[in-house]
Amino acid sequence: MVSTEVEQISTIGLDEKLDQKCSIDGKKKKKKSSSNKKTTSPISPYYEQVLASYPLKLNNSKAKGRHAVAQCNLEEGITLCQEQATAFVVRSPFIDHQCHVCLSDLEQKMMCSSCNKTFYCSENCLEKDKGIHALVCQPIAQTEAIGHATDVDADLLRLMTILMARKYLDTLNQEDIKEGDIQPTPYWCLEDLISHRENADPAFIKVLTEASQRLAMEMPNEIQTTVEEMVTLACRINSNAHGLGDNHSRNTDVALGLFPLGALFFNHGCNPNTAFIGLPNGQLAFRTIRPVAKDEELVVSYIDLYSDRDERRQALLHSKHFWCKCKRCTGPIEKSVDRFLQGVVCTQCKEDVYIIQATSLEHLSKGKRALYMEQGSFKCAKCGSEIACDQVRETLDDAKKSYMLGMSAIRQERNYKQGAEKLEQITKYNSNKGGELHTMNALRLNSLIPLMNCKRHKNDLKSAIDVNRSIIGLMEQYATEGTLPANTSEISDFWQNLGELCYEMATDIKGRSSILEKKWLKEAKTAFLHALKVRLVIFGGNHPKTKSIEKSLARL
Ligand SMILES: C[S@@+](CC[C@H](N)C(=O)[O-])C[C@H]1O[C@@H](n2cnc3c(N)ncnc32)[C@H](O)[C@@H]1O
Repeated sequence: MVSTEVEQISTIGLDEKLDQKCSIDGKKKKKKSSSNKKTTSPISPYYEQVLASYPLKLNNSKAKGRHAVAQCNLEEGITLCQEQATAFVVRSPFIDHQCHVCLSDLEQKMMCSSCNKTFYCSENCLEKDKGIHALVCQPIAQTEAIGHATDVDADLLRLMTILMARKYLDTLNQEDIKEGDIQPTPYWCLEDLISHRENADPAFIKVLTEASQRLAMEMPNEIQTTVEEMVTLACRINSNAHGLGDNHSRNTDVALGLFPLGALFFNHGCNPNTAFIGLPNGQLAFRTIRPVAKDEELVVSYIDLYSDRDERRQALLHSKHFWCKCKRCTGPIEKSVDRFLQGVVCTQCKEDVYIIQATSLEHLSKGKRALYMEQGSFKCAKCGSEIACDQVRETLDDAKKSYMLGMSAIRQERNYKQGAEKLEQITKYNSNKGGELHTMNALRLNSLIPLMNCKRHKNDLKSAIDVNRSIIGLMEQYATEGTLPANTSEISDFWQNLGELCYEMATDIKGRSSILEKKWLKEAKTAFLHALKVRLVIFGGNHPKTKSIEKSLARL
């Protein structure tokens, strides 16, 4: 899961930023990156100019397309790039919760009474939006009805409309790059983005075409364009848009924005060295989450890191329309952490798991998986002993069944006791038929998270704390044994959650045992300090996610 929460703007001067970024220690020299050698076409000077103050270099190679590499050795927690969205929309469920210009909470709502769909927090924001809103008010008033009639997401139609108005306004206002404030990335950069239109579902293109025709009829002449261009724009949005959170980072997905610079130069990697974080007013920042060597490619993850190779590739194929060729997805599975994520422990040596090869693009795109296609036997990655494929499948299928039963008890029946029982079976899964799930099997992590919530629901704080510790332990195991990142938003969330749980324990025990109260307060402090350490790397010191931990520590 990638985090896109909003933070307070960090206003470090550009020169100061560069100084901070390049670590003085040049000892960790790495081999020259091969990406430099395969350069194809040059990058537009605009991009070089607008990103000149950041410690990255822009490349274009056959193998990686456009991408960014570190200009020098970088420490973790360095801002690589900060961008103002070309445009963003507040998503429908939050439409009257956040300001459509600055994303702050709406205490007093100022609504456009013509479209009834645009909300501002202040006269100032309304004023800022006047030029663009005059062009989009009428089509925006119709996006919900058009979306409903054609089965196209109304938020997508709103974002398309605003982007088309942005395109028109950009043509009137062709200024050079301004010093100081970060300006929205101009519309023309968006036209450089991959659309993957050719890979989109034809049925989607059909409904999109119909929706675009209807939307075009509502548009003023200034922003009219061809239906073809509108469809391609929608595909570009689907392949490249980012979620944004509110300004306090309570909700993670209140808005959807287009950030062409980020989308053009940060490729995806399933073992990233960079994370993107949302900032206020529709900005996005890219920050290193571990040390990066000079010339190393800077990659972010678009998806959940803790799912197996087939699942990640399928998610990327489905949502972003590409076949992942990152290092983690192309390395031999028998040496990768990926074997553990769908791992069943070897019944002979008990030290490794049976190797299930990754599924090919051809099969995965048809919904087939190697796990179910293999006949014969699977081999242990360590001792080479074999087991019938059916036995491994049975172990995994039984565990999946318990997971589904647990989740349906929670979601459909709100039966947390039964849900917890089913999920606990997986966390301790040891089948007498085929084998045992590996500790790092993704199903275990996926079960521990709802299990912790069940315990919390039942007010069983002590068990919730134990499960929360197991989750952190597991994520740290992925980092140490599987070399996945140790600084992730998820890990910091679980440290924060652990701090809150321990604080609740201390509050509960208050007045009954001062020794126990002190013990739980101490544990809460330790957990919050861990959360703070990780948040400082990912979000930096000014982000509300970091400030919220400081507040929790001050309360102790
Ligand atoms: C946001 S763009 C990144 C910039 C891209 N390299 C370019 O030249 O436009 C994302 C696209 O880059 C390609 N891409 C990024 N990461 C990839 C990966 N790990 N494996 C294969 N293709 C990738 C895919 O085509 C994807 O749709």
